[in-house]
Amino acid sequence: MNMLEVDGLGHTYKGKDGSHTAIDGLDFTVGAGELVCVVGPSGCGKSTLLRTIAGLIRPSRGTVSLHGTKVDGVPRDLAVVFQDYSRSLFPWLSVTRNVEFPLRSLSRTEREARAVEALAAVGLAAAGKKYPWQLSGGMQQRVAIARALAYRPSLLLMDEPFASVDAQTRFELEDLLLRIRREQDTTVLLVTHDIDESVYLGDRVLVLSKSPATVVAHLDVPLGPVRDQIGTRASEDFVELRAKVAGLLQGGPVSVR
Ligand SMILES: Nc1ncnc2c1ncn2[C@@H]1O[C@H](COP(=O)(O)OP(=O)(O)OP(=O)(O)O)[C@@H](O)[C@H]1O
Repeated sequence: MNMLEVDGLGHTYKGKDGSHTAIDGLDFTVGAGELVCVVGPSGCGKSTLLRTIAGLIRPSRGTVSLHGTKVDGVPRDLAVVFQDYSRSLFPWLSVTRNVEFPLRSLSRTEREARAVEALAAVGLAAAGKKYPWQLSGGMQQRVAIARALAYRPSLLLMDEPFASVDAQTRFELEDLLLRIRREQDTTVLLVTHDIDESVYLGDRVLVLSKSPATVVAHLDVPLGPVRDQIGTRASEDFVELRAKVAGLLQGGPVSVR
């Protein structure tokens, strides 16, 4: 069964100055355990799409279903990692308490066990007692990822999660995400405006058009589950796909898998 089904999804913002259609007629699915990247031009409606899937916006048209159930409000088994880690972590809580925060309904023992496991998975086993402001940007984003993982969501939504860190940290976090999803079989929908990142991370890449966003292509990424920053990015398949995505983003010929 598909973990996520987006069917005829469209949203029009209505305001005093008129209306604006941000996304329109979006159709796609994400299978259990898949990592799908969504790439599109700036302002095309990527955040609107994620907010709609997260149940934060009620769409004007179409439906979103999470493992067969129509999304109507914020689904319980979904976690989101945003670009801006400094605003998503609570500065007055320790790293461990930040990771445990969404787990309040669980027993204390279970909360602690999950936080220890998730912090170890992101390489921060020793940082639990620190506060977010004592960590580098990359480490803070690791905490945000650990918090999402500890929640064990059916679907992990990531909105430009590595856009606010330096290039070296970005590569490390990309590889961290690939390792975690291999180990934990997490289903991920990741939005980025970075073409290389979408090909490096994705099992599939969905290319969106300019606003109002529609899906112009679904591309399979034949790079296998284990990738490396130097070899993979230099491979023929990678170079060919990134050129294809770049062409599609510039309004080139539509090439559907
Ligand atoms: N609350 C809102 N009310 C009215 N218009 C909005 C609202 N939120 C977004 N928009 C408009 O919808 C369009 C899509 O915005 P959205 O933020 O979804 O795009 P995006 O692809 O995520 O942008 P970026 O690449 O800059 O992050 C934009 O033209 C934006 O101005």
